[in-house]
Amino acid sequence: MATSPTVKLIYYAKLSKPRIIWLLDLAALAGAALSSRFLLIPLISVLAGGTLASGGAMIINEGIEIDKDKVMKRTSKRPTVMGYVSKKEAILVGSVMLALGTAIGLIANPLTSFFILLGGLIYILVYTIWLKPRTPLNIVIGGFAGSAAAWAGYAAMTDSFTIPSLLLGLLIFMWTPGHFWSLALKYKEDYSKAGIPMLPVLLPEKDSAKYIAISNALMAPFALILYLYVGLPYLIVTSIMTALLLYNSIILFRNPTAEEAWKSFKISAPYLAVILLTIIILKII
Ligand code: HEM
Ligand SMILES: CC(C)=CCC/C(C)=C/CC/C(C)=C/COP(=O)(O)OP(=O)(O)O
Repeated sequence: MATSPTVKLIYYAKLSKPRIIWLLDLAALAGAALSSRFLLIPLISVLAGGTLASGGAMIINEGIEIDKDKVMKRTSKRPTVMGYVSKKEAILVGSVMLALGTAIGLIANPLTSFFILLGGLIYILVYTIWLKPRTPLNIVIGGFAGSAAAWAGYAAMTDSFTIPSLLLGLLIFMWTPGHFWSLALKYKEDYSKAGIPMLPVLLPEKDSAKYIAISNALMAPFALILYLYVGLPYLIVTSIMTALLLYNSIILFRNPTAEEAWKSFKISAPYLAVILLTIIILKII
């Protein structure tokens, strides 16, 4: 029986991983705010284009990884795995969304469009196809996909790529390993079954927890340095948030269990969200 367009749309909405996209959009907003400029149409275009492109990239990823998603408990209920959206259809629809999002970015300027496309291509070509099945460093390089969202936001306001923009992107790049390895530590059996060489699959739990703590500690200076462009209130908020994150990382290091890793993962998005929101609020007022 043919699926109605409305139901199909719901499947694609699910596949676009909205639970993740909101933070990518916040990264683009923070990039825009960091520029201290406000241009409404370019801002709308980078948010609309970036959302479409990252949603499309996620859908392509799920089309490509349909066989792996089947094996992992966490991803086994996705519309692709359930047969509601085929591999070919997911890759086609995702590609159209990525292309459309990139085109919408042109309304701001070509540099914005370039960063939107860059984020999508790093995620699909570099992370999903090339690195993810091959090396435990997959998300260390793949992390640049998220950086591109911040760079697109800054470029939309300034048509440029300067030190503050670079630093915000590097913060997201440095935040990603701690964010993801803590999830991968909890789901290491899943990744092992799917034959994906995530760091926590290859290392004993204690070592994975150590690397999560180290990567969070290495991220700290990249969060703090942005006070040069945002001011003292930002430094105060970020110091408190980073101290909490590092405290949690020490607990994980001392007690490297899946439960502690999950707590570390669940803290990662709110940590970055508070930092990005602080930049946005302080640069707007
Ligand atoms: C290549 C880099 C990244 C990888 C491999 C990764 C991986 C993941 C995975 C596997 C999940 C769980 C998704 C699910 O079970 O449905 C997740 C959740 C999430 N990711 Fe990432 N992520 C990456 C980068 C990012 C970036 C750059 C952002 C935003 C700036 C982000 C924001 C989120 C958010 C908000 C969630 C939901 C968190 C929650 O449920 O508490 N991720 N990520
Ligand atoms: C500007 C722009 C378009 C940026 C795009 C950035 C982007 C799409 C980042 C994706 C990050 C992410 C959640 C990866 C999870 O993939 P996974 O395959 O490891 O997750 P899964 O196992 O849940 O499928």
